[in-house]
Amino acid sequence: MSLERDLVSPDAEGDEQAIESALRPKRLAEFIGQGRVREQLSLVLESALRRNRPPDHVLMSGSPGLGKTTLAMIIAAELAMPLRLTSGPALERAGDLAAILSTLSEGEVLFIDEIHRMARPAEEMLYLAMEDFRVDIVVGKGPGATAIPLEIAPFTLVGATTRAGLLPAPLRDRFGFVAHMDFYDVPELEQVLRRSARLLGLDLPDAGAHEIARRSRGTPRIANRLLRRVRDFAEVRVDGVITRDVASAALDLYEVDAEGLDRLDRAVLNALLRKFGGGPVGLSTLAVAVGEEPETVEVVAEPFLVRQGLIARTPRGRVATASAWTHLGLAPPPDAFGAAQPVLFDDPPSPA
Ligand SMILES: Nc1ncnc2c1ncn2[C@@H]1O[C@H](COP(=O)(O)OP(=O)(O)OP(=O)(O)O)[C@@H](O)[C@H]1O
Repeated sequence: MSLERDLVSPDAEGDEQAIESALRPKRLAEFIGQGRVREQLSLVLESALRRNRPPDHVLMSGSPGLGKTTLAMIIAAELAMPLRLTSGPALERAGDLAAILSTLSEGEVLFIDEIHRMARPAEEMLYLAMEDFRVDIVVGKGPGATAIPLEIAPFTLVGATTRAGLLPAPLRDRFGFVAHMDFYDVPELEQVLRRSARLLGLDLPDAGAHEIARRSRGTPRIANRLLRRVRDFAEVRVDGVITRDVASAALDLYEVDAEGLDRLDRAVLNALLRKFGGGPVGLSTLAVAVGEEPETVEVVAEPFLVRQGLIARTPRGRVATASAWTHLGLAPPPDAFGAAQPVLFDDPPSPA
């Protein structure tokens, strides 16, 4: 029985979340792409297993959907240790973190997603926990307050962030291994899709996989999501086989263009070109123009648009490149590229 039919039981019907998590690779050997990260991580884990000690703390940075949560689960599985999951926004007070740390068992893997969004007091508690496996519980208030040290079991912290630049240096420096997750190339996404199609019992010839892969914004989560939408189309409109033409027609219907740009990407490009003459324009102004939060534009749309060479981040704001004008079929104004050449930042400040 295919995984999907397994999952589409009465209580799981239509549960896309359940399908997404069932599609996660479970072991490092099954994890596709990110060759360098995989090799480095396997050394870190292997050496820890040989020494019979928890490995160094691991920080993973990269755009949403590149596999950070999946890798955290794999780390725990490879170490044969339990995994505790939480996220930065859930750790509002130091006590929230203390409650978790004090109940960890030896060697347990603690995954903190969106670690850059953790509140300051929790962050400070984490420094000590990461370094000395100890937390200071403060009892009382004002001048009478006392810190009671509490030993905690040695554990491995796995932090994930979409915005490594926002992590304070003292926190970043306490991670022994930092993995930078990059966008996936088309052949890697084809492998992700073929694997998912096999698990879901779908008929996906190579040309169909290629068409979906090249429109997946370099992101496995998007590849899997598009696969499900193309499957709907293939099952309802044709015979279920996901040929290149079927994939192409389905993705056109869902407004994913030939380069993989979706509605938000195109809205950002359209605003930048049509409203601001190609920029430079500040992030917040651009976000208001597309009706989104600046963080959504910065974290979700921008990295891919920059990677595709459609926009550049400069000290004066966002600027469209010549390819952006071509992509939207527009002619740039005569002075569009007269401004100083963009200076690219790896992790620029967010100009208001
Ligand atoms: N290397 C990979 N090989 C196969 N599938 C993958 C891979 N990486 C991610 N996936 C798939 O993509 C989906 C999203 O991955 P995951 O949730 O780990 O991303 P993430 O980086 O943690 O995203 P976010 O930051 O948004 O939480 C998962 O369902 C998983 O099936």
